[in-house]
Amino acid sequence: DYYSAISELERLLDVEAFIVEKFDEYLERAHREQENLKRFLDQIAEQQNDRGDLEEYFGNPINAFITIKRLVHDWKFNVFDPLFDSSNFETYKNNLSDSLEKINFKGPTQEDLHGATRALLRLQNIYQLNTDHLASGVLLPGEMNPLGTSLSASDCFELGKNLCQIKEYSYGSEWLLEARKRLHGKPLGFISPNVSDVEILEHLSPAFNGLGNLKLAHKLNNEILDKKPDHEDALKNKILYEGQLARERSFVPREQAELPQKELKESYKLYTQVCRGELHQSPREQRNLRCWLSHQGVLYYHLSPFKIEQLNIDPYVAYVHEVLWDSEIDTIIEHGKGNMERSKVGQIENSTTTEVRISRNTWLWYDANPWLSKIKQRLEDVTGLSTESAEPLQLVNYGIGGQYEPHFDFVEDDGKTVFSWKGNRLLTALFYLNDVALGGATAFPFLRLAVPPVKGSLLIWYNLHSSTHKDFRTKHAGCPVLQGSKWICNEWFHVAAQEFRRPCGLSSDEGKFLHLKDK
Ligand SMILES: O=C(O)CCC(=O)C(=O)O
Ligand SMILES: [Fe+2]
Repeated sequence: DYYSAISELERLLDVEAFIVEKFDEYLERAHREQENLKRFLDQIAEQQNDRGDLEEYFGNPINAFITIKRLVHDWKFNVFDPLFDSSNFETYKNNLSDSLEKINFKGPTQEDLHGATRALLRLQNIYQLNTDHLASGVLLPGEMNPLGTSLSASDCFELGKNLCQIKEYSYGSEWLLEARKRLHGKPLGFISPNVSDVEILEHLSPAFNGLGNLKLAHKLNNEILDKKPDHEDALKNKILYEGQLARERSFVPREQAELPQKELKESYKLYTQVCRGELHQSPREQRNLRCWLSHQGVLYYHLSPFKIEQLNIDPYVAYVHEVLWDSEIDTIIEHGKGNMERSKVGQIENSTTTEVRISRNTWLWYDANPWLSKIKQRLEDVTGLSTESAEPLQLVNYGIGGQYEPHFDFVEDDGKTVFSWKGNRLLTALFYLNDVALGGATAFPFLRLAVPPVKGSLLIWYNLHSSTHKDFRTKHAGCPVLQGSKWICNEWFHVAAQEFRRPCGLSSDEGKFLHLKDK
């Protein structure tokens, strides 16, 4: 009992004081949580207000990444996890899940975040972008924050961690170091710093081990142990690293990380150089190229001739400018937009989605879309070929980091299995439906040619020699889109029905430039 002695009452007051203290702590924490939540919500509202034109907004690689990251990661860690843990939030939680269920909301997934990570990696790789520049929103050296967005310590951490998960230790470690730099520097936004130095080190140390820099991995691992002496993984890694270091001192060779097969290919190396503009034709090579106005023998075009700009003579590659009206472009995109699917490679029955081709596409059949007849006629007029054996029009859209790695448009067996009587793909006619802010050129690695998209222009090239044998010099690619998005439309003309329009020569071209086939 408490009444019999003051000492017990004193204890009661102590307990009461303790409870007050605990409640104070609770309120303070709740207040902090609310403030954090408020700041989080304010910042989202601000970012939502900033978005303006959506094509333009998501044309910025950093906006695309942070939007996905915010939905996959930040909401969970900043709002749902901490708040839903406190039990009085149960009612809110149920209300919220009910509301989300009602509108059938499915947010982006971890897979989306990985996709966005790989897109940034590809851009960095092909355009050789500095990590610290990209983190500050600078795509071209010298430009001052043109994207107006920069990444927080937590964004960089998430990127670095994801990159290490796919064994991209080199870029992964750079992003983790960037996260560390941003953690120690001025905090950017509310999300930062919700990542700790130890968390970064937990990924950075194994990344350097993956890169073969065992000594640095060991040193960083020790930094974890300085901060958390009983960190389980760090203790395990310490034993592992010290064992490896001891072996290394006795000259046991380590396994070397191998470059992926494709990056060893000559055409891939040339492709990245052509996309970056490091490799191009010399003025001497270009001096025989011509521009001219052509009516192609069609009366109508005497009044409004085609504007032809030669880009390569043999094999023949040319731009035809101002072929599509803006209104036609709008109609094409309007009709296809709703039916776009992730592009595949390979022949119909065993085609798959791969990193080789990252875009979405759909087909527009001429029969089903009579409004296309004028465009079809124009394609015949400009190429001088028949569309009798042509494919439907293919509409393609590439997002940030979207690309199509070097490939041939013709198929191996001259089209016997997939194209039957039509024969192989003779000529590619590619319409550019918009200008691309940065990147997205059509690249011909063996011709040292990068063709930048020009809205309304048509790019044409022959994939086959005049004897209809495959021309291996026509390997080509779509460079990754660095800023903006890219819309194109493909038409493939086939061999059949062109007998009188593109006659063969007297000799066979079979096997010419065969050495380029697998290069
Ligand atoms: O996107 C490009 O510029 C090239 C597209 C291409 O080669 C194709 O779709 O076959
Ligand atoms: Fe192609």
